[in-house]
Amino acid sequence: MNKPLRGLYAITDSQLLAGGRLLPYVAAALAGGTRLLQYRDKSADAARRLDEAGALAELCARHGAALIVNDDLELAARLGVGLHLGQEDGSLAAARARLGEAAIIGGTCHARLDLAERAVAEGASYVAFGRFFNSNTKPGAPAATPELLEQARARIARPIVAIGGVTLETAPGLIRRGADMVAVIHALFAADSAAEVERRARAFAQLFAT
Ligand SMILES: Cc1ncc(COP(=O)(O)OP(=O)(O)O)c(N)n1
Ligand SMILES: Cc1ncsc1CCOP(=O)(O)O
Ligand SMILES: [Mg+2]
Repeated sequence: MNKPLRGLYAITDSQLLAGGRLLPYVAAALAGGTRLLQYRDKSADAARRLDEAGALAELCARHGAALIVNDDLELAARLGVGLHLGQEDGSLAAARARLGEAAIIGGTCHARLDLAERAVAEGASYVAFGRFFNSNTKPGAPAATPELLEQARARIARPIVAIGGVTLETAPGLIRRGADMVAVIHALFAADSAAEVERRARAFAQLFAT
């Protein structure tokens, strides 16, 4: 059964999750209530990427969460999971045609409602705006203001994801303004233990409880 796209959207980071931390930290994030997980790995090691994404797909299935692969349509198709595409990553319409109606496919819209409208027309399941705050992971991403979320809410008939510098302190304002999901890397995974990741994930998830 399809679950609504609402809640914590965790994104992996190859540096933060190096040294054997990928699976235990992701398992902890899922135990804490992560609803969507994105596998974001920019390396060219296709075999490792397939192994890791396959292991994450199993973990997600165990926790009733959905896996999204960043950038890589072929890997998403091979595993039968979702996909996130940026503006330079290929066509959302082609991804929809390849992955089918049931797949979760998201598109980066930076701070632009016109990009979001186009993403919806091309078949996106959700639209992602941001970065909203200073981002440790992607400091150069185009900046968006939280007010954009209110405008998007009024115009875009798809779940809205907010990304970029999202922390336990900044997330509530984004959710209040209309974000259905917050996508988080650093504030979730830059942690000294899996137990701390689980505690943070639970706190993010709790923000959506009302
Ligand atoms: C949920 C979510 N939103 C935005 C992005 C950024 O995608 P993109 O602009 O393609 O940049 P990279 O992540 O590929 O560096 C994302 N990955 N996830
Ligand atoms: C991939 C991406 N796109 C816009 S900001 C960002 C990084 C988000 O990471 P963090 O939560 O560490 O700011
Ligand atoms: Mg991309």
